[in-house]
Amino acid sequence: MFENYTAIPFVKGSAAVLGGILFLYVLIRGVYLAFFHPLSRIPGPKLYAFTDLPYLYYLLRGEWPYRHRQLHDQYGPVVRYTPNDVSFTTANAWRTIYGHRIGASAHIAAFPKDPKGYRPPLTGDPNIVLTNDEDHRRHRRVLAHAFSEKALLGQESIMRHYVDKLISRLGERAKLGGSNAVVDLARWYNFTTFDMVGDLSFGAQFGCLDSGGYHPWVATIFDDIRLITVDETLRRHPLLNALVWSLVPKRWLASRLEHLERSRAAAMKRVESGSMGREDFMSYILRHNTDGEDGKPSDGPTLTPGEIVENANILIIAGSETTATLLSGATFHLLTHPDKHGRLVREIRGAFATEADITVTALGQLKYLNAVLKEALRMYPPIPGALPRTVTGAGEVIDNYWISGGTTVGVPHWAACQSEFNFHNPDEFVPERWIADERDAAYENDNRAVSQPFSVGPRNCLGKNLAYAEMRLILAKVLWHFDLELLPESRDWNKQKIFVVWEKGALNVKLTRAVRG
Ligand code: HEM
Repeated sequence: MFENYTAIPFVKGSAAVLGGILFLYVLIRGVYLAFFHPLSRIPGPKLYAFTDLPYLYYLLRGEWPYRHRQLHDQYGPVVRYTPNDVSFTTANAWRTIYGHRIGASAHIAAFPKDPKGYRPPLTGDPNIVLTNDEDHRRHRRVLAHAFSEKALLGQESIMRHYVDKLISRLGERAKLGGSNAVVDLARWYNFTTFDMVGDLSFGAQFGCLDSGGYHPWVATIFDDIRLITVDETLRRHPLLNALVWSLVPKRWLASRLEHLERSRAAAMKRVESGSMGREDFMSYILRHNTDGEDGKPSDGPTLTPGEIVENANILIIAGSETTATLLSGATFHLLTHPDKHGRLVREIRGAFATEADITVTALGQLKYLNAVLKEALRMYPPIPGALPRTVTGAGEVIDNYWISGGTTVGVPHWAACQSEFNFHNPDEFVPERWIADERDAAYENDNRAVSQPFSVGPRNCLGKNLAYAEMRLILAKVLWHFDLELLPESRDWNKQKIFVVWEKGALNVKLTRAVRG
């Protein structure tokens, strides 16, 4: 007992010494990082070069893209925002970081995805987004068949089925009138794109539009997305594991596993039923997996059953929240700019004699509709942050700065598109800036190549054409059928938190059936 008492001052003293050593280590390391590290000449606040804690603070609060924009506004197009992360807001950086690069004598691979920013697949089987570059080529070649021009034409009937259902459900609400004609359009867009992509990926029926609510499976996806920022924090600071997980709602973790199980079951069921003569994603994937003689695996690249499950899982997430987000943003900006809204309505209602004439191909020709979508992608990109990549080899010059090998680099899409260095009146919704023969001279020098919402290079969005087709069809049909009015409670709708994707609140809109002359 006495021995224990005499040990206390010694233990206290040792703890103080250890604490002191740790403090000195952190201080010396921080000073080195901020003032002597190879990246120390890159603009940015010294505190952010000292430690990544300010970045993680804003990230976990859902405010990082806003802070990131402020830093670029203050320091210019190149900013070091943690000891090892540098971001760029130029068109040249998009090409250097994400594009195919041609070296002096040979092709150089694009920078690989940074493992800090991407969590490994839960099943252990790789998917197209998370796999390494070599396997990625195989995944992309198999999946590309499902996104070809031919496939898109075949998928139009599935798309139209869900868009018609959306219009019919909204029509029921409009008919009721009064407060019943007020709907949260952000939710209805989500119902539509989830139903659509669930059917296209698995032949699964989520039934969101029928029930007017989220299928439990879809609800798990939102929880899963919410975990992405937590995951990143832990990959940066594994020692915080126990603390952070104790703060995270247990429901989020359960949801992740549930989502995985549901995807696995649905994908396997769909695989077992074969090509089925349907024109969904899976029919293309399966056809090209077994197009050898007698139904044997093809000589070309193929995917394992585990990889098919993982990819179906990814397609649901990549292909639903993104398009619904953009449609919500476009609708919000149109309804807060009545002149732009009016012009688009006139274009759509004037272009077609009957609803049956509204096809994906015809919509591709509508000048103002396409300018509205581009401007909405600039103002409210579904993936607002930077997609992180790692600089390979000894390093690389990007935008005249030497960036050493191992540094994480990226272009934060929203910050780049809201920058006065790139766009005149960056906070203003001006679709005309995308129309060459209509824009004011002041917009002539806009750096339009900086807006790359689908990314560029070998790992850019595979679903871009499908996304445009969906977005044009849904927005055009909604505006063809209904007059829309934004309710006062949604006037600040775009002031949202961002946890990798925007945390969309209710976009309350009053619907009235359009009267055609
Ligand atoms: C407005 C809608 C969309 C936007 C803004 C968007 C954006 C993106 C971006 C930025 C990436 C690159 C991700 C990275 O580098 O990690 C990506 C990848 C991808 N997207 Fe989209 N996306 C949209 C819609 C869709 C749709 C509808 C689908 C399919 C149903 C889809 C399927 C994919 C796939 C498969 C990849 C991975 C491509 C690869 O790694 O080779 N996306 N998307």
